Amino acid sequence: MVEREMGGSTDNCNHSGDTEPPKSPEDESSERPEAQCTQDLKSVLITSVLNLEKLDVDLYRGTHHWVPRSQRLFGGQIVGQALVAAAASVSDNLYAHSLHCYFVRAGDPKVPVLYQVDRTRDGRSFTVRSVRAIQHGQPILICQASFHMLQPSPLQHQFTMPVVPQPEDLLTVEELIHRYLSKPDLAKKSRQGLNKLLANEVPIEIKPVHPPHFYRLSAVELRKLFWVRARGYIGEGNMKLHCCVAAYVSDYAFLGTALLPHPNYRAQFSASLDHAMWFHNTFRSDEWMLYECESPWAGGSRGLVQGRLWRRDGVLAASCSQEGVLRVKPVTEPSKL
Ligand SMILES: CCC(=O)SCCNC(=O)CCNC(=O)[C@H](O)C(C)(C)COP(=O)(O)OP(=O)(O)OC[C@H]1O[C@@H](n2cnc3c(N)ncnc32)[C@H](O)[C@@H]1OP(=O)(O)O
Repeated sequence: MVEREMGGSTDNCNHSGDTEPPKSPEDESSERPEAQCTQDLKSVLITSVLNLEKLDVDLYRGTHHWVPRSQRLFGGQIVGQALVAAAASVSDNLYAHSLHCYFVRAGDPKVPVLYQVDRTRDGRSFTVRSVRAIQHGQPILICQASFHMLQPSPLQHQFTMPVVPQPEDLLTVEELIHRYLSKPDLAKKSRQGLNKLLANEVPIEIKPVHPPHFYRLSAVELRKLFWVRARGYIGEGNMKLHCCVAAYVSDYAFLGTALLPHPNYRAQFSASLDHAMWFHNTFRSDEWMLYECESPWAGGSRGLVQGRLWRRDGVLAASCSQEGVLRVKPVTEPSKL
């Protein structure tokens, strides 16, 4: 299994120019003390979703865990699995610094996905892999991932993390849903929708910073901010794997950001068309990270979204961009939530 092949590397995905990786939060804080972590269930993301089966040289098979209501495969799962397959063929001193993907066909949840890796180039500093995710003999995703060795640089800067409440002071999506469900005047349709959401087995935990806005239940918030982490324990040590988990996480609820400026419309059909990601610094995907998402543009039945994943100590861990198709229709009834 790839997880084992990828094991053994240390948490140094630092591309900020330092050969000394910056301290990640787990080095200093005890957000999830080790004693507690060992009691936690291992994240299903590493035991199952991202634990690909090796079929042959550079050929892997991935299975599904959570499938969205659209009954097409979750884009983050396909990207995360493609990155696992790509990373398995690069040496331990190289770390993913970027990936660029196109979702060319809807993924079929009834069959597994094959990942075929092409070793595009091995350079002195950078190594590039191309991955085709295949179902029914046809590509559903094409992905290029680039890996870089740690290199020093005097150039270092980053934006500043938004000031937001800490995750300990916020409610999880599940807690918020229970709170909404306790409203006696909740519309039947909304109640059904929320119960379906509760039944989801999404392997990530989310704490919205602006809860009423998270599902567009009230006034317009143009920027989406939420704390996110993998459910269960992953542990430090394998930065390649944390990048794959972050790729999974980064697609969750991302495209919906483009609907925030348009509360009078809801998506009739939406699907991500492409997804790009850049990894900047070490992080742990099983510890809270702030996902800051915004949409600079929408038009022509498409929307562009951009996101930044922040470590809770304010270090920028990764940046993401995505364009998606958004076919909308006007909202006819006001929400009773
Ligand atoms: C959470 C976000 C995610 O994870 S989404 C999952 C990851 N992304 C994906 O699965 C997207 C994969 N890619 C695709 O499915 C295709 O490339 C998409 C985006 C649909 C583009 O396809 P397109 O070139 O339109 O394909 P198609 O001709 O097969 O049509 C697909 C369905 O869309 C419809 N469609 C097409 N054009 C229009 C239009 N102008 N107006 C209204 N509807 C249109 C087609 O009729 C077709 O519908 P149906 O499937 O037959 O019901």
